[in-house]
Amino acid sequence: MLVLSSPSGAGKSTIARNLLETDPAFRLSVSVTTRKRRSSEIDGQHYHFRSVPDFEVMRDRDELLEWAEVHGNFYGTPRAPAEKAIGDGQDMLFDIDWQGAQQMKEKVGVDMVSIFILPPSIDELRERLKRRAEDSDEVIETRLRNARAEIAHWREYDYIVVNDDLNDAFHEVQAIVTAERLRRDRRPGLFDFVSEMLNESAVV
Ligand SMILES: Nc1nc2c(ncn2[C@@H]2O[C@H](COP(=O)(O)OP(=O)(O)O)[C@@H](O)[C@H]2O)c(=O)[nH]1
Ligand SMILES: Nc1ncnc2c1ncn2[C@@H]1O[C@H](COP(=O)(O)OP(=O)(O)O)[C@@H](O)[C@H]1O
Repeated sequence: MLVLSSPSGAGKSTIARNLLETDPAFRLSVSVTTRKRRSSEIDGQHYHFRSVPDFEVMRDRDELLEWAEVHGNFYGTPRAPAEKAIGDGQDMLFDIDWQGAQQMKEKVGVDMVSIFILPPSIDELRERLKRRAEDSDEVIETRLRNARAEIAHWREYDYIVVNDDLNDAFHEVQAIVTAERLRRDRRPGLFDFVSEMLNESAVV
C-alpha cells in the first residue's frame, strides 16, 4: 500500500501516473469524489464522480475505507477494491490527503508506506496550478490557502520527496518503492536463511 500525498499542484498525480505506467505491479485506487470533473478527466479512470447524496449513501453504507472533506468537496476510497488488493497481496497506490493517510495507517498499519511530495516553493506551486489550467482562479486560491495546512503534516509521512525536477523526484519515488519491496519480500525468509547458515557453520 503506497500512499502519495501533497498540496494541490505539487505533482503527485503526475508521479502517480508515471509509476503506474512504468510499474505494472501497481494498481491505482480510484477514489469517489463530489468534485466537478475536469476536462482532462475520465469518470471511472481518474475518479468516480458522484453527487453529494450518492457519496453520502456510500459513506453511510460503510462502502468507503476512508473519506475526508478536502477543498470543500468529499473524497473517499472505495472499500471493496482496496480490501481485495490487500487480500491478494497486490501493490496498490493511493492518491489521498493527510486525513486519508491517517485513517489508512490505522487500518493497514505496517503494510503501508507513505510519501509526501513537496513543491520546491509556494510560488512554484502557484505557477504549476496556473499552468495546469484546469481550475478557476478562485479554486486555485482555495488550494493555495490550504497548502500550508497540508504541508504542516509532512512529519507524519515515512518519506519526503521534493518535486523540483520531475525526473529526479520520480527516481527517488522508484528507489523508495524498490527498497520497501526488498524489505517486505526478503525479511520473512531471512530468519530461516540466517539460522541455517549459523547451524551449518556450527557443524564445520
Ligand atoms: N482522504 C482522501 N483524499 C483524497 C481522495 N482522493 C483524492 N484525495 C485528495 O484530495 C485532494 C484534492 O484532489 P484533486 O481534487 O484531484 O486535486 P489535485 O490534488 O489538485 O489534483 C488531493 O490532496 C488528493 O490527494 C480520497 O479518496 N480520500
Ligand atoms: N517537477 C515539475 N516541474 C514542473 N511542472 C511539474 C512538475 N511536476 C508536475 N508538474 C506540473 O504541475 C502541474 C500539477 O501537477 P499535478 O500532478 O496535477 O499535481 P497534483 O496532483 O499534486 O495536484 C501539472 O501541470 C504538471 O504537469
